[in-house]
Amino acid sequence: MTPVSDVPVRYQLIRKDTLSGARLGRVTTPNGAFDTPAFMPVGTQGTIKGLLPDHVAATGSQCILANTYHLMLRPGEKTVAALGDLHRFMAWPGPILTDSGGFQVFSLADINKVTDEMVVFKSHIDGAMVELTPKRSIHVQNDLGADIIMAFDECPPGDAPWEVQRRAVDRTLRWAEKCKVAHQRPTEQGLFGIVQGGVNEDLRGECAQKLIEMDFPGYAVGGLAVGEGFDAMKKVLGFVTPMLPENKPRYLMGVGFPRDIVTAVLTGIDMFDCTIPTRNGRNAYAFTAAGAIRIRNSRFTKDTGPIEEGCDCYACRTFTRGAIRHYFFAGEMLGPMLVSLHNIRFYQRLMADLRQSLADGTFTRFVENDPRCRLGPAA
Ligand SMILES: Cc1cccc2c(=O)nc(N)[nH]c12
Ligand SMILES: [Zn+2]
Repeated sequence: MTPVSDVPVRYQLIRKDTLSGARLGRVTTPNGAFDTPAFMPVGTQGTIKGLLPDHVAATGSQCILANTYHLMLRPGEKTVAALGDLHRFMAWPGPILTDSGGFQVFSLADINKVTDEMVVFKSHIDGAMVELTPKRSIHVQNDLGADIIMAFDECPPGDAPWEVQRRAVDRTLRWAEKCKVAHQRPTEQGLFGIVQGGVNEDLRGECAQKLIEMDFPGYAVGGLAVGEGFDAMKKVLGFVTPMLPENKPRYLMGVGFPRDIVTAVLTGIDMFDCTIPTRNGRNAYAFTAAGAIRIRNSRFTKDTGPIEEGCDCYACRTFTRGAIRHYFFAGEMLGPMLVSLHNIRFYQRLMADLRQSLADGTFTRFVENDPRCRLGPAA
């Protein structure tokens, strides 16, 4: 067992729900702690798009994300390191997590291929061919300086056949070993393993088991939220999450709508990241307990109310729906900024209420009664 002092990221289980796998916890990292279940806003290129760090903190966000793929291409990890590290670069003194880069290649780089050794892709910025290996991914994350870093994995599309998932699990396991060896700052940055295997219970079980034997400080469930569908995601989580160590953080990558998050919390997931609140905010879609509203809709032209009655965020305390609608039509930055801010606060208010219900033993009743727990993709 690794001595506790050498493990930079630790999980404290505070309370287990009696009727489900849900749990209340706290993750401590070298740059601060965060309460779980936690939602982590995504700051892809070193900024939560359109939001000032103080405003992000005011939403209740405690841990945020940045992406290795984007930052290694621009401005480069050595530049970020020369500027102090990600905490200084993003003006975020609290916990930061970076993804490992392979996943973003497949959603961003037009030319790309994966071999048993690496991912090769054409930079979406300058067209240069780039090689990303497990070792390079970890060294980039070591230079960026996040508190939690992710192993380099292969994530096939949700509908990939068993043989493709089999090869991805083999690569992901081999690469996980390489990441552990390459990690240059294991007492300062917690390296999480990522479970792959698609919707195949046999592959998921083998991948989880072998990663657990490698003794990572935390574990992520990858390969979901990639087109497999809600029912398939729920099924996979039902058998994978309970396999992951109870005394370590469990992170579901790239998820999701409030309904997805609540479903995953029920199985025992602690950490979430997703671009939905900020991406939808930039597209004028605002979350409300009654469902998403499109602020550009003409019915809001002279609406003097806040985005959502009862919301305590800066946008709802300060601006009318009519003014925010105008900002979108006028192409003003303030429109996307305000709705993104509201959406992040919407997510963090839900997470805080989920944590409170876990603390006072009313979680399953809360999930059954609160309409926010049923919010999925706009019907
Ligand atoms: C960001 C994200 C979303 C969804 C899935 C994944 C995944 O499987 N692996 C990585 N590294 N990242 C992911
Ligand atoms: Zn609001």
